[in-house]
Amino acid sequence: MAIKRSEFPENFIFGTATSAYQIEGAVNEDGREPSIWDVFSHTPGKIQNNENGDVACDHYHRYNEDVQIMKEIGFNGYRFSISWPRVLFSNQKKNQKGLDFYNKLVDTLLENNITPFITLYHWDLPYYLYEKGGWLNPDIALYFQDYAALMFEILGDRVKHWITLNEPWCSSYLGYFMGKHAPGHTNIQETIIAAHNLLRAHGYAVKIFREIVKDGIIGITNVVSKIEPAKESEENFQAAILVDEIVNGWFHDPIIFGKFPENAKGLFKQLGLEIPETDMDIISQPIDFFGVNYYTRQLVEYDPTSPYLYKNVEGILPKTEMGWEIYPEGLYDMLRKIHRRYGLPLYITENGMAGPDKLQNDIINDDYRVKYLEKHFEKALEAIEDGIDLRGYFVWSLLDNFEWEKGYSKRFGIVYVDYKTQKRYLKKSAVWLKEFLRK
Ligand SMILES: OC[C@H]1NNC[C@@H](O)[C@@H]1O
Repeated sequence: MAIKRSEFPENFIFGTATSAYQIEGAVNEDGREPSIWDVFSHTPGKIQNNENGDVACDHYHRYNEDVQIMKEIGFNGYRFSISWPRVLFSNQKKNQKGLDFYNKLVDTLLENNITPFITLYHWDLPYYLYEKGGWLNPDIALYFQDYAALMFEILGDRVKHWITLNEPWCSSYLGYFMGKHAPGHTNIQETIIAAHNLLRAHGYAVKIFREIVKDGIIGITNVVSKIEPAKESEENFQAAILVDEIVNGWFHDPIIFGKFPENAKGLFKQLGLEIPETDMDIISQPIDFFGVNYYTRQLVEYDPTSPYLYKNVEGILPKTEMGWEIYPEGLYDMLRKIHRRYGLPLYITENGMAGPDKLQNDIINDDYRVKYLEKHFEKALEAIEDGIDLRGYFVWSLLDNFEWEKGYSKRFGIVYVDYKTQKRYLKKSAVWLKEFLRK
């Protein structure tokens, strides 16, 4: 029996999500200053096909058309991020033209009965702050607080749902340890410091939010993978617990319990790493929800030859174009785990897949994405029926867009973008969603 929208709570938010650098383009327009992703994407060899976000989906100019597409599909929520270097100059003066873009976007969403959910930071750190140390400089929390306060003051009268950071694990591990993301460092000690300053910035923003937007809610979005032992053994179970603490617990526990998870902390200390723990009181200020970005599981095995005592193992399930196993069961498991451990309301702030989408005679037959969404919707509904306080689900993503180090090679959109013409085409999955959201 196909799942129906009417099986979800009446006030459940079904939305879609994007981020500024991945869709806006107009990187040199109206005074926008460079971010670390502008510099990183223009560094030869960093991005597949040496692509960048200079034009992307040209959303800066086409936002009205894109909102109309959301309206046509029937979404009642839209999660997007603010481009920090578009709204604040390096001299700390506000960029009114940049702010006006977001004012117009918010007003257009509200006119179309679409609730805006704003992410303050989705990785595009102003480059001048990187030159001051970026996420390695403790002062970054104060810069972030000033930026957050500006956005709360400008948009807080109309926007009541806020997310401080998107996926601090990615900002720290992909940006400072694996070198795959901006700023492209490869230092585990820096990674730990950056993670701590990201959490501090989160806390400083929450603190000022309570003073400015008294009738709004604020949370943080983490990417969560279901960590499982590749083969059942005591050692592999222990490895899974450790990895779950490193990738998931490290960015949830401090916010709720005011401390880092013990096993992971013990491992890092054994490796001689400094674990900064200042401002845990600010980091652990109460928040209103966790955003959960879910894509797949991560299979691990104990590996005594690794300094981190584990290795990743390739799974056997069908995979998306990103090489990620399709594993909807993991969504249910992680919603239940996070809800039970931390007791907060949850939003699925991202879920979706990159597919081998081909435009043929103006049609994109992405049946695989329809099936993917249906299976994950079913798990979300199962979680709600089991008493988990899940309040919304945002499809990643509205449009095909700049998939970071993969450039434009991976299409996550339910709407196909022909980057040569910037024409938008509803994929079969968007048509399916349109019908689903009406039942
Ligand atoms: O990889 C797909 C998505 N994952 N979460 C963060 C987004 O910016 C990515 O495009």
